[in-house]
Amino acid sequence: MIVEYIRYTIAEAETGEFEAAYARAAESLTAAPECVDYELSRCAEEPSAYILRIRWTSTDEHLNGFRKGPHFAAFFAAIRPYVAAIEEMRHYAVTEVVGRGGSTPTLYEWAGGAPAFEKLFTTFYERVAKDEILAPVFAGMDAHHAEHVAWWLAEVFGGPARYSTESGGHRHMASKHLGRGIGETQRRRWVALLLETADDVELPADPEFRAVLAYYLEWGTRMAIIYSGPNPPPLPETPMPRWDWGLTPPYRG
Ligand code: HEM
Repeated sequence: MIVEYIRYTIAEAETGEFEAAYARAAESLTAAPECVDYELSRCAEEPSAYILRIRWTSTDEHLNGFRKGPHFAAFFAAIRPYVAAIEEMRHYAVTEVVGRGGSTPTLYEWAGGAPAFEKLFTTFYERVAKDEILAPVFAGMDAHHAEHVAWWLAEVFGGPARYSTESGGHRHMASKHLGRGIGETQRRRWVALLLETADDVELPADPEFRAVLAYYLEWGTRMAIIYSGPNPPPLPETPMPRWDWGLTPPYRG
């Protein structure tokens, strides 16, 4: 992924037509498979200054895919009158300094922080030990298992990085599933029992939070099946996954 910034200075009298031209050009961006997303911003302090930010799948796909592809002609026809007004047009690679601000609580905070995750998994694994389908799978479970899974989910949901720093991170978690031959029956029971436990320990019940929880559990348990199966992929060297609210932040009517 690469970010292209195009800065323009547009005379006051032309700003209306400029924005209308970009609204037309945007149809080509929407249709282009090389374009991830785009946004045109106007400077609040200096209204003649505009910045178009386009995220492309790669620089090469922008220059050799989009520019030589079927959508470029219509795009360029719309914005051609403004080419001379371009101050800068360059590609930027995103650094590791990326984050979210505090305007919306993290899933971790919304759930109730560390105590909520501890209670969820302590209660869950007490039930696992009595469950006819799951008990055999966890028969040789590490004494700290519930605590470690609590750290894992807390971190995935935006909490402190305890699993990464104290428990081996993504690679270690995946490795713990290797060779366990987890099947669909066990996976389903794991998800169902965890959601039932979430009700009983009174995790937030709002649909926004529960949708993300269910989304993560479906995703995570499929990974458990893949890594525990006969042909697991290489262990992940990537950072731990991070989940967020997505399209539905918490409802605070
Ligand atoms: C979202 C889904 C899942 C998450 C987040 C998860 C998380 C984890 C974590 C963090 C560990 C390593 C704990 C440590 O570092 O000590 C682990 C181990 C393990 N997981 Fe999962 N897991 C998931 C799904 C499953 C499923 C569906 C099963 C089986 C039904 C399963 C069975 C196991 C077993 C048997 C171990 C090793 C336990 C031990 O020896 O301590 N996991 N899991």
